[in-house]
Amino acid sequence: MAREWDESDVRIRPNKKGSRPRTKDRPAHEDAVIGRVVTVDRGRYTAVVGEGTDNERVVVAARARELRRSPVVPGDFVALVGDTSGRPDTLARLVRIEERRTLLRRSADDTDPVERVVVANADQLVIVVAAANPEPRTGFVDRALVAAYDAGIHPVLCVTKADVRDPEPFLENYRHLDLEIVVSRTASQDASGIDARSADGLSARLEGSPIAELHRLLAGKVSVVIGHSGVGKSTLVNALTGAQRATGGVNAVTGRGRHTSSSTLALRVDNAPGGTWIIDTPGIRSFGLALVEPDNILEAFPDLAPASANCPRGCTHGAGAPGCALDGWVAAGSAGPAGPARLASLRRLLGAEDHGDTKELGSV
Ligand SMILES: Nc1nc2c(ncn2[C@@H]2O[C@H](COP(=O)(O)OP(=O)(O)OP(=O)(O)O)[C@@H](O)[C@H]2O)c(=O)[nH]1
Ligand SMILES: [Zn+2]
Repeated sequence: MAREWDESDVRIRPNKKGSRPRTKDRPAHEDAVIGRVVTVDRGRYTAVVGEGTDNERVVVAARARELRRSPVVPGDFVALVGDTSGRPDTLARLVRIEERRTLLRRSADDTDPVERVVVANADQLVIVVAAANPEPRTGFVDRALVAAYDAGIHPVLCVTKADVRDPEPFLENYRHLDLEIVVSRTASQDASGIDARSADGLSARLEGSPIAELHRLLAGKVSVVIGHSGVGKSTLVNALTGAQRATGGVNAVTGRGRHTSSSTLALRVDNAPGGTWIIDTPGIRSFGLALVEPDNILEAFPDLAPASANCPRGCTHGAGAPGCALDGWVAAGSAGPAGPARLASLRRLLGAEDHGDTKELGSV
């Protein structure tokens, strides 16, 4: 049964043990070609083969019997055999999943400990919030930052709709961190801009320079975009990929039209070097952190983490934790003006995963 994803479903985890499926007698498949999976739809895997070569093509494949239980997701590199010509109405066989560098997963539901893989091999996580409408939330950003750092995925913060409200008061929480921040807005009437279509079918004209900055940050990387509904995610993604989609080829094949609006889809960034992909995750809005070590949550707050060296052994860093050095650190101004808000956010995240039993935290 399909189920809507919700905020607590997703987390990014590094691939610590490797996720190559265990197949006892995996055939050699020496004739296999490698493809990058761009989308998955009803048991059909769409992959780009020969990327960047004269023989680049889109191959649709079905999983081989021995892989029936192994999830294959956008971003995966897979070995394909059989008819890999990519001609219309051909179907290749997907016989192997290459080892993954990073993994984005979600649990099937809140009580099910089984995690499902959502995106593989992402380099970067673009966290999108709107300056207003909907209201930006530090909790969402901090959660996503924790998940990204924990997985070894580079985070970028993108604030949209700066034409509606000045995002700087919100950004005070992040300006002091070593974090790339892109501020996007609609172009004023006379300024040059980039036309893009939003999810509601309306077109918006975005200012060119933030899109250029995003182009620079995305170049050569695979980036996952995440954000709440209505923040302007599809407007941004379309501004970055629009021309490619319109001109046919790979992106026409993988265009949203063929898929349900909730399917995760890898799109090639327009006018970008080879290997530049953006993965849109319409159904995923935030991350559960249940499996992130508390120490790793703290490390995602580099403005606070150093203080924990002076905490008692096993300090939970929770509000009222005896002798917790974070309070003094913030009171002394060591975490800057945003210190109190940052500490409150850290404590919310630590507490959110604290289901009754106390989490022990060593010092950093
Ligand atoms: N004022 C203003 N409006 C924007 C901006 N970016 C997008 N919008 C508008 O905000 C609305 C939502 O944008 P979408 O791109 O559809 O948002 P989304 O995040 O993809 O939404 P879902 O598809 O529901 O997840 C649309 O009406 C856009 O035209 C912006 O920078 N400024
Ligand atoms: Zn402490």
